Amino acid sequence: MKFVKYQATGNDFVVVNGDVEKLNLSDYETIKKLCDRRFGIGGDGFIVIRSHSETDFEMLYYNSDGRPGSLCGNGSRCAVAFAYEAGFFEGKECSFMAYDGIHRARFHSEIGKVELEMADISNIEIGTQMVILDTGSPHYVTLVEDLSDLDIVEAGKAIRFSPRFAEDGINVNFVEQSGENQVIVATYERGVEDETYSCGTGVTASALGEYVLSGQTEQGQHEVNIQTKGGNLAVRFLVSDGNFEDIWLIGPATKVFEGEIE
Ligand SMILES: N[C@@H](CCC[C@H](N)C(=O)O)C(=O)O
Repeated sequence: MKFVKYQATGNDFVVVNGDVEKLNLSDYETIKKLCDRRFGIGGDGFIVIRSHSETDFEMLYYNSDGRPGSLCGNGSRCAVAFAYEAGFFEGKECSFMAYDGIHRARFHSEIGKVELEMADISNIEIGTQMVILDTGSPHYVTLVEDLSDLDIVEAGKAIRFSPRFAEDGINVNFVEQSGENQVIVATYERGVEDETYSCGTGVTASALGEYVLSGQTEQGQHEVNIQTKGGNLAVRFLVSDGNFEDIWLIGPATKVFEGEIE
């Protein structure tokens, strides 16, 4: 099987062309092993790109535990870069089918940057110092004073495995405000069951969550710059009648190496 390893702000994936390779996608043990950093190629997830009748391609996403995941934002940006290289589309713009429906994206191949359109969000659960929302994957977002004071894995696990979320799981984001329209985000990911260097659906949820939790009400266009362990991302969104629309996740996606395994 031929594969390409990609990373997007340190969130890394094994990507395979499903039109070319023969794959047993219900063999979760093999997918888990491919993602294993000692016994396999290593990655936070496994991605299959294949043809689709309505869009330029389809992306299937598996977490590193080998099981099908929901939308992966960083994985989607890697998928766009891979699909361009593999000839699934030409030019800058593409559309693709993912877990939560059709997405549009723009690939700036000269600088390796991908802009990914996310689904509109109108439903946010607001609790004490935290929000829960679905940006294609379910996310819990909470503000913290100082990220360096926090054990992300311990604190993330405590929420992810709490009685409410234990069965289906949830991704947990800790957000520190670092300036005007600037935040630092650390994410504990379900399905990886660890902190990852960055999570695309997580930083999107964090940008919207920070808007809500900091009591902002200003309508119109917003842009938040986000620092993660693996690098910087931006999230642009429009606030209209309390809904979040025209949401874009923007950042780099880079090929690391390619190879072939038995
Ligand atoms: N790393 C991803 C998130 C992947 C989804 C998640 N772990 C799940 O299945 O809940 C991202 O960049 O969005």
